[in-house]
Amino acid sequence: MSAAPRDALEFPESDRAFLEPQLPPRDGSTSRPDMPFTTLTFATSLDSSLALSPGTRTALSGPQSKAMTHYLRSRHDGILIGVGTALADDPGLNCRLDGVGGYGGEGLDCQPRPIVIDPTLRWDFSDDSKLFQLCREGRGRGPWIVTTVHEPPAEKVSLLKKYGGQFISLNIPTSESGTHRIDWTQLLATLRSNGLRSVMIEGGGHVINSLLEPTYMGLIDRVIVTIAPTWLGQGGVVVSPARRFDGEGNSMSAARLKNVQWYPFGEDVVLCGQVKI
Ligand SMILES: NC(=O)C1=CN([C@@H]2O[C@H](COP(=O)(O)OP(=O)(O)OC[C@H]3O[C@@H](n4cnc5c(N)ncnc54)[C@H](OP(=O)(O)O)[C@@H]3O)[C@@H](O)[C@H]2O)C=CC1
Ligand SMILES: Nc1nc(O)c(N)c(N[C@@H]2O[C@H](COP(=O)(O)O)[C@@H](O)[C@H]2O)n1
Repeated sequence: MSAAPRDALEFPESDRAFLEPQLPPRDGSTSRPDMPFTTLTFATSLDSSLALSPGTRTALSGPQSKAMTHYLRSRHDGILIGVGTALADDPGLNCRLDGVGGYGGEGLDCQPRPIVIDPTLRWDFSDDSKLFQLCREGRGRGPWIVTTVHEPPAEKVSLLKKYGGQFISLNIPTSESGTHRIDWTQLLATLRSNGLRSVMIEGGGHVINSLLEPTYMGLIDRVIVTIAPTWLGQGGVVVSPARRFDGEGNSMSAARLKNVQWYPFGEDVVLCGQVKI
């Protein structure tokens, strides 16, 4: 057991009960055996922004909801982001709750596997990247990087390997605009076949908007959103999936939640629900 660092987060037992029905079952079971339990979770402003502008990191969660997010991290096998988030945030993507591995607990107990979607290997990670610093300190796992590149550079392969990570190569089609569109069904099935029973998808904007498209929204088991009492203003990274139309061509809402529950956490509120199909 390692000593818990002074910055370890606390998420009180009294706050855990409400979340339990929203979380992956502790026995690892899923409604679809070939798919992981999939949670979409992020923090947003009142004007649906994840960050002040593309390429910047913006703290939205207050201390209590941040601790909740880390509790979610402790309850999922994997935590997934897009390359835009990796570039903007240099994230840690570990769990910093008191009592988990590296924070007073054994080994890497309850540390999720970071997964980065990086179709063309834009993320120029190095030993100095936050994720790898945490690996060296025994406080996080090496990432899996999902890419279209079938032969990634040898030095990146060995760097990842050194930290227990890997590249996962998938065929990801390129759209007319030059960006890539992962097939979420294929990706999630691949993560399941690599042993992950649960995955939380944190963002950023492109990833969330894509996952909320009609083709993919049925893959989401739960949505857990922290809403912070602030407007970030125009120009932010916005969660706003493409508009949908009914059979007569009338516009309708892009997606809606059912079985909704709200919980206040300090100045924030946390919204939990299931996507209404
Ligand atoms: N408040 C919060 O909770 C969170 C905030 N953020 C913030 O979000 C911002 C980053 O968001 P954003 O710039 O939108 O980048 P993303 O993290 O959403 O990454 C987008 C990139 O992922 C790749 N990709 C592959 N397949 C898909 C697909 N099907 N759908 C979407 N992307 C795909 C593309 O790479 P390529 O272009 O190479 O093809 C795309 O450009 C940062 O500022 C970060 O701080 C992020 C997470 C949570
Ligand atoms: N829950 C939450 N609240 C915020 O205010 C945020 N900005 C984010 N961002 C997500 O968390 C990642 C950073 O994680 P580390 O603290 O570096 O481990 C970031 O990359 C986003 O995915 N989340």
